[in-house]
Amino acid sequence: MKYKIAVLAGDGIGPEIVAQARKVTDAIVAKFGHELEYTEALVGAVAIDEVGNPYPDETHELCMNSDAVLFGAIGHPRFDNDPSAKVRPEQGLLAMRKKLGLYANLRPVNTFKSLIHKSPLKTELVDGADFMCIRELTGGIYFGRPQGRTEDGQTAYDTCVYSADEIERIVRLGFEYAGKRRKKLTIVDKANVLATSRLWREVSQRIEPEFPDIEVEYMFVDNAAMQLITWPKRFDVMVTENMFGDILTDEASVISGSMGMLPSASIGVHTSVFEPIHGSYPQAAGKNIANPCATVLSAAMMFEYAFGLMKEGALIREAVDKSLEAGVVTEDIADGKKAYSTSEVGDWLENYIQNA
Ligand SMILES: NC(=O)c1ccc[n+]([C@@H]2O[C@H](COP(=O)([O-])OP(=O)(O)OC[C@H]3O[C@@H](n4cnc5c(N)ncnc54)[C@H](O)[C@@H]3O)[C@@H](O)[C@H]2O)c1
Ligand SMILES: CC(C)[C@H](C(=O)O)[C@@H](O)C(=O)O
Ligand SMILES: [Mg+2]
Repeated sequence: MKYKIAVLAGDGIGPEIVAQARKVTDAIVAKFGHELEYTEALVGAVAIDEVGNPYPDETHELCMNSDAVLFGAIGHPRFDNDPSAKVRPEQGLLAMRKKLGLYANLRPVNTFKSLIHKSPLKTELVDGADFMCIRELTGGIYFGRPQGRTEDGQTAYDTCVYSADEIERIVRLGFEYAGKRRKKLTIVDKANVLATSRLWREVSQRIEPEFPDIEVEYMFVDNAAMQLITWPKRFDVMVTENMFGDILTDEASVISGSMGMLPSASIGVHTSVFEPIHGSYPQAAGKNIANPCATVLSAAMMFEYAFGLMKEGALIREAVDKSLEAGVVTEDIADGKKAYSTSEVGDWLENYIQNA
């Protein structure tokens, strides 16, 4: 089969980590006899610099006409440090998610045997932790309007909005995923304070009887933030709104051992996007030191979720596991031992797949 992939490398470490994922995907298709057609397009700060728009129309057209999108990261300190900038790289990412209808962001969190000692959490707490965070991605405070400032500029406001339909489709997905896993669903909200969260609970409780074999629990987000690192193994599938999911999954990366290890798949109405959960890590840009595994594992999710090619995805995961076992790792997880460069890790993974 031939698959069309839009490649949106973006800013900072984006191009370096996407290059490693491409080595890996090329090795996979060569081995299994598929064909990939990559087309690169602009997104983020580089797109602002080149065409003045962080998600240009041509990029959107390309994504719409692709079987999957492989995404690096966006963001640049020159915008992070200038709150007055009107056009911002992050708007490109949000526009892409909205226009492609990517309402569900699947962020699997698990441990890797060779990295368990890397987590600042106790080994017995993290060993065996394995859950899926399903983050709502096109609603909530990220997209609610009005957003802005009063005329005198001295007061600012954001609006959190969720409709019952938006809540239902993501919560249903949560129930369905829990059904395929250990049958436990944790719905995370702040229903003791927020009206949107109370609607989440109401809608979730209405759906609950349709899934009698799923054990459901409701948890306030502040409690969830604490439970996540004190007892991560209690979670199977977690479903939550946009901003809570963003924050909780960065926190969850300490379970795996590094931000550079957590992949994601954004799925929904049109095509799907595969992207690491981390950002453009500007301090590492151009230094060939960033961990490419989150992006490589996102490519594994692409084979599985977008193309239904499970063996291909599994071989990528195996390659990553073996590289960790062999100690061919970047500095974030090297633990004082020899650190390999981003491209050396990519080469090692490519070679492993070629010889598997
Ligand atoms: N999806 C995205 O494109 C995305 C996600 C988050 C942040 N951002 C943007 O990225 C920029 C930087 O934001 P930030 O510093 O808060 O978040 P970040 O995720 O870029 O980096 C935070 C920290 O995580 C670690 N880290 C991240 N990626 C890593 C990797 N591949 N290998 C090793 N360590 C890694 C580093 O210690 C880094 O200092 C901002 O402009 C932000 O808006 C973009
Ligand atoms: C860059 C930012 C808009 C983005 C988000 O908050 O969704 C990022 O943190 C992520 O997790 O993909
Ligand atoms: Mg984030």
